[in-house]
Amino acid sequence: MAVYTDVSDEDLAAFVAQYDIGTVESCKGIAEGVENSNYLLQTERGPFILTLYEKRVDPNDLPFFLGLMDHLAARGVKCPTPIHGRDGRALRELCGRPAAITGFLRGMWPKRILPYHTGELGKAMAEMHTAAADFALRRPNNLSVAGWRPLFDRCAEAADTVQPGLRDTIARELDVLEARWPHDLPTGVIHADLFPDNVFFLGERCSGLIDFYFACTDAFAYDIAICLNAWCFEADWSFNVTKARMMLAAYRKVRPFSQAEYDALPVLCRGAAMRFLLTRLYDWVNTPEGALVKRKDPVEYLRKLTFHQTVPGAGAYGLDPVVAA
Ligand SMILES: Nc1ncnc2c1ncn2[C@@H]1O[C@H](COP(=O)(O)OP(=O)(O)O)[C@@H](O)[C@H]1O
Ligand SMILES: N[C@@H](CCOP(=O)(O)O)C(=O)O
Repeated sequence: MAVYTDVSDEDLAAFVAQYDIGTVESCKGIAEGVENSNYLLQTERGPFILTLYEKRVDPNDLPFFLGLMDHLAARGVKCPTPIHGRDGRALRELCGRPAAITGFLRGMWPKRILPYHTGELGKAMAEMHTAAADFALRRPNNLSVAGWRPLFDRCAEAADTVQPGLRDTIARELDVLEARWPHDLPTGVIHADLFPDNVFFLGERCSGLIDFYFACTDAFAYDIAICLNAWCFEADWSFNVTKARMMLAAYRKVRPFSQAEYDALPVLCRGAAMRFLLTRLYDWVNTPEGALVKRKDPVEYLRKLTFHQTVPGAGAYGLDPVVAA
């Protein structure tokens, strides 16, 4: 579950009184999610989401995340809109944690991925990349190539307890990624965690994106690589090129690819698999039994990485070559 901080009725009423959203009718903890405490807050004016930011979110990053949601919502991207209090602030403190209220986004995330989902995802992701082009703030991606080895160093000892040989496999792959990582691709704001549980649908249409708390400034194509990993593998670990093709074609209709992005896609997919392998491995070996944090399986991303290591080029992801203008 993801309710790490309990909020008393009195504290909640005093907090909500700072906004023009009416009085509280109910407030229920939301079980889904990993990082923060989320509540479904019902007031006289309708449903809202109350989030208390937990230890893993750096409070210094919150103006970037909330400012980004404000910026995107103002440009028509469907995402939660931060609610500003009467003093103009969206970010304040509740129960000793940074906290914010955002608008409630209608829809549900898809539990079974079908090709139309990835098509909608590709379009929504490209629209988000484009809409954020004039967002003034920057946030470096601390979970990109420079951050992986230090993260690995903090969990390498225990890697072989998850799977024999994992420590060597990761060490060798990091050598490759550090040598081949592209540093000059088109860059802007990326979501960086656009997994199915962060993309809502109403019927066959994407109704919006949530959970911008890993968003950062990085290569657009790296966001695509994260999505190819998160959306296009089947339960038997086979890669579904139809889903990938739908995603990439829809993305390209909104934001065309450069030749450099096309060429970099296989190494970016390897890097994206490494990023989630490492954060999951770190959580796996550092989360005590019985802790509230949900652990996700690192081996899933080892299998995905193994697939990407065999890929000869971007065509294997269903991406048609770039046609010179
Ligand atoms: N703006 C929103 N509108 C509707 N539901 C939301 C919204 N934000 C979060 N949720 C609900 O809370 C859950 C956890 O949110 P998420 O941001 O993914 O948490 P975490 O950052 O802790 O992983 C989501 O799966 C969804 O059910
Ligand atoms: N998507 C990450 C974990 C982050 O979880 P979220 O609930 O914040 O999206 C993973 O699958 O490892």
